[in-house]
Amino acid sequence: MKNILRKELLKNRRNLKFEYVTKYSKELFENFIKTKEYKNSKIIMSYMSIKNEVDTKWFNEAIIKNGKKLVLPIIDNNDEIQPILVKKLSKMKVGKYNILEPIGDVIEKQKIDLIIVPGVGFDKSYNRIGFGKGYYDKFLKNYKGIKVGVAYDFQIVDKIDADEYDVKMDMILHF
Ligand SMILES: Nc1nc2c(c(=O)[nH]1)N(C=O)[C@@H](CNc1ccc(C(=O)N[C@@H](CCC(=O)O)C(=O)O)cc1)CN2
Ligand SMILES: Nc1ncnc2c1ncn2[C@@H]1O[C@H](COP(=O)(O)OP(=O)(O)OP(=O)(O)O)[C@@H](O)[C@H]1O
Repeated sequence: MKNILRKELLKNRRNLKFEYVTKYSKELFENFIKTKEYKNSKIIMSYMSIKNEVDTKWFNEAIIKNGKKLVLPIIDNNDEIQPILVKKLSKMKVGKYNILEPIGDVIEKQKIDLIIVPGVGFDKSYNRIGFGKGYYDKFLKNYKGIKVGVAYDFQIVDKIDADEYDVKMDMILHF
């Protein structure tokens, strides 16, 4: 069931227009930076968007302009996410799945105040489906900070059949 839903949601997302993605994403994050969750966070982990995901370009720059620390994921040699404290957003290299990765040092996960989590779909009980590789489920296991999913409205579905590893979000941003 999860696989069928994932395919359907990915197909819908592939069809979004670039202009829509950019505009929607900026509005979503403009709203988010007004929240207490954002304002109270000093160290924020985001992601580098691919394939019509909610676009984080504007948001990642905003984090730095607001004097906060930006953390981005890399996929390490053990095929696991490592959080990297970004030194310079303009200096990135191409990593696995063609995702841009920062240069910098690993930061301890629990020091991150809030994590923006990409997803293919979310449900009303804060469950999430991703690309199906389990990277974020492993990474978010035991994480004590705030987990924020970001989505287009069509990515919010009634119910995802959660399995034992799935980690629930604390907040989902969409409109
Ligand atoms: N922007 C972003 N960064 C991220 C994630 C993510 O979901 N989004 N991840 C979250 O886990 C990790 C990378 N996981 C990924 C897993 C699979 C594919 C991927 O492209 N999979 C299929 C194609 C799927 C499709 O579009 O049809 C492939 O292998 O070709 C990409 C990233 C870490 N970084
Ligand atoms: N903490 C974990 N330890 C071991 N295996 C795990 C863990 N979390 C997930 N997995 C495995 O990873 C695979 C993918 O999981 P799932 O379908 O939940 O991924 P996803 O959340 O859609 O993808 P992603 O997190 O990569 O965006 C499953 O086979 C699952 O058993």
